Amino acid sequence: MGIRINTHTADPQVEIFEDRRAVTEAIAEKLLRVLTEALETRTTAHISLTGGGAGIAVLKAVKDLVGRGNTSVPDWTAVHFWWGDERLLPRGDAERNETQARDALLDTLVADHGLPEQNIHPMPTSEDAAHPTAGAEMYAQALESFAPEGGVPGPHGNLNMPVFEVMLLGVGPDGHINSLFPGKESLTVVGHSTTGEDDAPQELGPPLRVTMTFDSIHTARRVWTAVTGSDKAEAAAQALNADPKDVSGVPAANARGAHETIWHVDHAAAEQLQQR
Ligand SMILES: O=C1O[C@H](COP(=O)(O)O)[C@@H](O)[C@H](O)[C@H]1O
Repeated sequence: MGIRINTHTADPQVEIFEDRRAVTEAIAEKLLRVLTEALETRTTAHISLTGGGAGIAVLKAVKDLVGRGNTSVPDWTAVHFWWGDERLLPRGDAERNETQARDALLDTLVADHGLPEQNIHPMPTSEDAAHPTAGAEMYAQALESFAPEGGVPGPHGNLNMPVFEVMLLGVGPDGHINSLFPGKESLTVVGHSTTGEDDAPQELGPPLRVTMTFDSIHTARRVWTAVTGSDKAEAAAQALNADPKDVSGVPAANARGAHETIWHVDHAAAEQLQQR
C-alpha cells in the first residue's frame, strides 16, 4: 500500500517544550489568538478537535485561560467546533471524544461564554448510525452544509466542507492520527472528507470509528499536533523521518496543513528526534 506524503502542503516545523503542560498551554494561547484574528476578516471560524490525552489537555488549558479572563478571546458565537475522529458509541459515553471535550471545555463555553449549542458538531453516535460507513456519510453531509461555494481545494479535487483555521491532532504510539491507523484501507480513501473504520486496533480502544481522511486534513489552514510522553518518541521520530513515497506505516507523517504544520512535542516525546 503506497501512501505518499502530500507535498503540496506545508512541511512540518517542530517546537519542543518542557512537558505536556507547556505544550498544551502554548497551543491554547495560540488557538485563542488565531481564532480571534481569523474573525477580524471572516464571519465564522472552524476548528477540528481531536481526542486522546494531549488533545483533551489542550481543551482544559483553553478553559483555564478563558476562565482567568485576562486574555483576548474570540466571539464564541462565530466559532464552530468539529471533530477529526470519533468512536461510534452511545451519546454521552465516557470514551467518546465529544463527551470528553464537552467536559473539558465546551460545556463551559456554552454555559458561561455564549457559545451556541448548534455550533458544536459532534460526529454521529451509535444511536445515529449503525455502522461507521453510515456515520461517515452523515458527517460528510454535516460538513457539506458549511462548505463555501464550490468547495475547498483538496489534493484530489474539491471537498465540500468548511475550511478549518486549525486542525488539532494527537499522535498515537503506533503513529495514528485521527482514526487513521497504520496499514488500514482508510488511509487510501481520496476525494471524500470522511470515512469509516470498523477494525481499530483493540489495544487502542473501541473498534468502530468515524474519521476525517488525509484529504480533509490537507485542506486545513493549520495542522497542529500535540505529542507528549516517551511512548510517543518512536512514532514522532518515524513520522518526521518517513519516506515521502510510503507513509502507510506511520500515518502521522502525513499530518500536514495547507499553510502550516507544527508539531508541538515535549522533551519526552522528542527523545529520538535528534536523528532528523
Ligand atoms: O484514538 C485516538 O487516539 C489519538 C491519540 O490519542 P493519545 O491519547 O495517544 O494522545 C487521538 O488523537 C484520537 O482522537 C483518538 O480517537
